[in-house]
Amino acid sequence: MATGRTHRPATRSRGIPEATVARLPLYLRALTGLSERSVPTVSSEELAAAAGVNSAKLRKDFSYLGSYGTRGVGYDVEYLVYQISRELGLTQDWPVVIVGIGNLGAALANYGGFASRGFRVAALIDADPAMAGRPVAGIPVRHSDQLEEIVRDNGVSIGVIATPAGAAQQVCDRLVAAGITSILNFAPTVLTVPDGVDVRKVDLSIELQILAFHEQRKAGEDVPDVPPPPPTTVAQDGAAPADDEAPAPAQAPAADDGQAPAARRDRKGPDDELPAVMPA
Ligand SMILES: NC(=O)c1ccc[n+]([C@@H]2O[C@H](COP(=O)([O-])OP(=O)(O)OC[C@H]3O[C@@H](n4cnc5c(N)ncnc54)[C@H](O)[C@@H]3O)[C@@H](O)[C@H]2O)c1
Repeated sequence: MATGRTHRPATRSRGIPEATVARLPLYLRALTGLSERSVPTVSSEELAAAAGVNSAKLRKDFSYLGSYGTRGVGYDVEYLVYQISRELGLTQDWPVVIVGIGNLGAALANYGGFASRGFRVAALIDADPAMAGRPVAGIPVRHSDQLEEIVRDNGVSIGVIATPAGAAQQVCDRLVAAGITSILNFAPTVLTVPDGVDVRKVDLSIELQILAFHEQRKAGEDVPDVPPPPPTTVAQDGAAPADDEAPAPAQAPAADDGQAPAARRDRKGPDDELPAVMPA
């Protein structure tokens, strides 16, 4: 058994590193914007700036796709949209179920960005009998008693969990037993899943806490170059800090992806993976 992270090797079987995979949606979003404005070609520098990454890293990423651009012309926008979409598996339809249709689940159901990216909401599921049959975003909510049947009948492989944290593991177990192999978890809890099941988690409060950390620094605290040793207080989660959890240095060495060091640190989640944050 493994816990709530993306259970993939660092390098996928087709030789594309996981970090590159995590940047492909950023390129795709920037390229889609260019495509909508009928821009035919784009240089690596322009595209890198639009995607918020370093241009050398972008060229390296695209080399994994076999896309090298044309000197003096750049990359063909439409072809790159196709190539990245294909690589991400977006050229096929992905039926998705959302479990937990409260405030968040209903907002997700109403989010138009799923369908436009090929993620069709096949069903909305909730445990509250009073919600059964009630339409949300035009889709009638189904009772969770039918979860297994819904997953099977719709050939669903991606489940979104938007239940309270206390229900999330049980919902996850049922989704996995029903055949789901990818889970997007919004509940603030770490899920345990068998090998072969991918879990991505979204936690906006963690992002806000990281922003609060930087706001505090911007507020003019005089942070020394070499911070003092951590005080012997108890960490927020109640656990004493581990020996290897040294505080981030005030001046981190230059990032190899060309981003500001703080920005690069911030993109790591608490379990050292890139947090999955919904595209705006
Ligand atoms: N990740 C984020 O950034 C983020 C942001 C907001 C909320 N959340 C989390 O999302 C979850 C939902 O938040 P909310 O405000 O929509 O809560 P909510 O109380 O409005 O909705 C929860 C829904 O889940 C249903 N539910 C409970 N147990 C269930 C089960 N076993 N099977 C199916 N449905 C079940 C309830 O009937 C309810 O409709 C919470 O865990 C919350 O902490 C995460």
